[in-house]
Amino acid sequence: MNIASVIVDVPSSSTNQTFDYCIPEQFQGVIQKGMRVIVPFGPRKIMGFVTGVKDGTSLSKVKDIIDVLDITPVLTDELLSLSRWVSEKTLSLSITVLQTMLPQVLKSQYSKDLVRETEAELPDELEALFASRESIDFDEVGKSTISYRIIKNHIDSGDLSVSYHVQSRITKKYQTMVVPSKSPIQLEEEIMSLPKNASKQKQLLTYLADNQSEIDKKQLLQETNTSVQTVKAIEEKGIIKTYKKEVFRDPYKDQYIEPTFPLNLTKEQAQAMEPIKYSLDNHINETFLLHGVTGSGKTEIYLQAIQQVIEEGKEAIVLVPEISLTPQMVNRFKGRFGSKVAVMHSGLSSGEKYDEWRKIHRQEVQVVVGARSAIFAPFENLGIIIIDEEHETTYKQEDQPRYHARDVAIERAAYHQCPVVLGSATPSLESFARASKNVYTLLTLQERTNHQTMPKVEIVDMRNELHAGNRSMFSRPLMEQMDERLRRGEQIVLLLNRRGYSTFVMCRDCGHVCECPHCDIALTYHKNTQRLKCHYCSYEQSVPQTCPECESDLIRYFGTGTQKVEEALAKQIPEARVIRMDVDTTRRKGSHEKLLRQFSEKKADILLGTQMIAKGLDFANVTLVGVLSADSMLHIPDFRSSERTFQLLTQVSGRAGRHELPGEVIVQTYTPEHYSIEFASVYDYDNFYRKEMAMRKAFQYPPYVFLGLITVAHENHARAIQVTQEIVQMLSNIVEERTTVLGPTPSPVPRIKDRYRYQCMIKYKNEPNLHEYLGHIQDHFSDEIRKQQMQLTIDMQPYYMM
Ligand SMILES: Nc1ncnc2c1ncn2[C@@H]1O[C@H](COP(=O)(O)OP(=O)(O)OP(=O)(O)O)[C@@H](O)[C@H]1O
Ligand SMILES: [Zn+2]
Ligand SMILES: [Zn+2]
Repeated sequence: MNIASVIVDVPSSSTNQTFDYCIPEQFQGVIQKGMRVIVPFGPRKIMGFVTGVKDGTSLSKVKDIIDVLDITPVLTDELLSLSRWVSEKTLSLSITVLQTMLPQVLKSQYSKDLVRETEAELPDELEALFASRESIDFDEVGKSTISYRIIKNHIDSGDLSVSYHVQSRITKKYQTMVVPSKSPIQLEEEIMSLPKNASKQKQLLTYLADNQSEIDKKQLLQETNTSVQTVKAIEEKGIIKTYKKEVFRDPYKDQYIEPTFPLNLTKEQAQAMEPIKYSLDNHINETFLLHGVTGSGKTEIYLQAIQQVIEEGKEAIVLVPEISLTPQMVNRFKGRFGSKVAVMHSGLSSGEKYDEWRKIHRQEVQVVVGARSAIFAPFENLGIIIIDEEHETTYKQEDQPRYHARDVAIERAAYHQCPVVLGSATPSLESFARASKNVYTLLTLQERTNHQTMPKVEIVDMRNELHAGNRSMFSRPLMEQMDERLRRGEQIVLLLNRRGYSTFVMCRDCGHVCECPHCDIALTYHKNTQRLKCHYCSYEQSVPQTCPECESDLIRYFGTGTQKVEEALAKQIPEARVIRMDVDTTRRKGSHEKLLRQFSEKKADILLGTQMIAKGLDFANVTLVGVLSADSMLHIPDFRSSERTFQLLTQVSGRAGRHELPGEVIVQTYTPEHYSIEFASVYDYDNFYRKEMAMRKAFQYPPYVFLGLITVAHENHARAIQVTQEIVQMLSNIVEERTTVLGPTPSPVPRIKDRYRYQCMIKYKNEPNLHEYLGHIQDHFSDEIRKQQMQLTIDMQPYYMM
């Protein structure tokens, strides 16, 4: 008797374990570890993952597996054990982790049907719904006015029953292929024997005789100018056969990508390459931190390391931040490795993502370039993992499971005994600290490959501008430089380090700000729709004509969004052609690429945007970068705000003067003396690192300590504080002496969706049992959580203190 251990698709703490199911006769030897199955669970049928198959005598209680969804396992043994590691580290449910590892379409959807069991008469409205059907979707019942009590009565009496279905969301795409079933000579004979008026058939057969191979039916019809009937007619004569062939959606198929070849490495690059190569040659599991200034040729090092991995028949994962997954970046990998590359990012449709995933699963590719979740690519023979821009916070998932791709990378590399390369011009403090302690191996590139000096950075003190009577958002030096570029036909990048819609509405008389009624946050003004919206709960309202507080009609819009800058540019430099890039203009699929293409084709003089333009772009004609407000990130109450400011300024400066033309950078600020602005302007990472480390030490923040953030969100305000207080108490009693437990403190946004939010923060150096303690806390409050009165989120090594 074979018993399967199954993790079921019921995300709750009470079902966070494996359940035993019998493998019925017909599935013996078919069902394996790592496959998805359908199992009965209470009254429902649900999807589950098989995590093990064992021999055993079944207790009579064990139910049978109903069906199996996969032909081959979708999760390898390695990924199954990795999932256990991730759920332990992030205190997440096993099912949530397993589903995170797979493309969206492999998650099942469930439907609930109401089934008619007897001939008994039902209330009129139900009779009308059923009409002549045996079963109806429960959704339809929900939309009607029929009360659940009536339905329940009929269920109890056995006239109706409820049944659950699992619907697979898999969408495979097929194309119809046409194959001649005869030789060319036989085809010629067939053509001769056709009646005179069958000219279409003749055309088609001639084409097939000339191109003796299978062909897509659609293409055949097009090229021979024939119709479906013609194909059908000759198929019936047995001259050709048609069959359906599965096709992979390839989002890049219509693009020609110029092939590239390995460059001769510069001396610095060669020096950095050597230890990586050594580690590859000897299958050493080692983590490298490649610290190279922007334009120093880090990508070429990645490419050549991957080349070696491919030649050894192994595989490579390359992670890049979502934002950098521009065609420019993707093309560099496709240009070198062609069809060996799969690409995974949020810009793909779910079908496309599934197809890219399957290329990896079927071992048709050896490289994946992707965003965070590509770290779970089902490769079985990994030779290297590369994380570009390793300091980027997008590598940390903000939702369950709250994993960091860097940690997962290091865990996978240990399993595969292969190196990890973390690359950045501005390494995270955590990584650089590890490199300083030789936990990681530090590799440094100090020069740009073209030996251009780094662009000169000028800091402009905006207070002086105000004093001199300049109230515009562009300083005098920036205006002068922009004019100059426009005259010379060169291009400009303007960074506004804020989202386009951060405008809020305030009364000038009493200072009243329009806030969301459900969250403690100002509503933001959307110019396109002329409405006020909440970012947290999507509440919407129109803009009030008069102040709701004092009835004044002096309503004003505050905040400088990209839209406002765009308007100011139009006013002050009307001749400049501007492309604006922010969340609003890049929402539609492909718009990001389109805007960048237009800019590279010099259809605009100025590229104005948010963070999304700071990274990875490489335009030869950009000689001026302007940062409109370097301080806006500094004032975010977050211990990483200086680090982020330094990183952003360095990154955006790196966009200028990457080719022959030298570049310049202008940074506008109200705090020119701040060390992150000062050190960024002279590209001094080492001194920034030293200064920032001293701050982190003084205030006890990472990398000196680890953090755990627990957030309680409760519908009852007093209870929110009480629960958090209890948690603080429970932890304080149990942790080591030098560990600090802080709280209860209101969250930065103290109320979201009518729930009050309080936090407890743990700062620790060594707490080997912390995950266990936190697990107990989750259990302790499981009642309230299950009743959905409260949410408890635990974020280990948090990036956003929300
Ligand atoms: N050995 C080399 N010889 C000549 N050119 C090179 C060499 N290595 C890289 N380059 C070129 O130098 C430019 C910068 O390199 P690359 O983009 O790889 O740098 P990077 O360090 O990844 O930069 P960033 O961090 O700004 O993205 C590219 O145009 C690249 O083709
Ligand atoms: Zn007012
Ligand atoms: Zn809200």
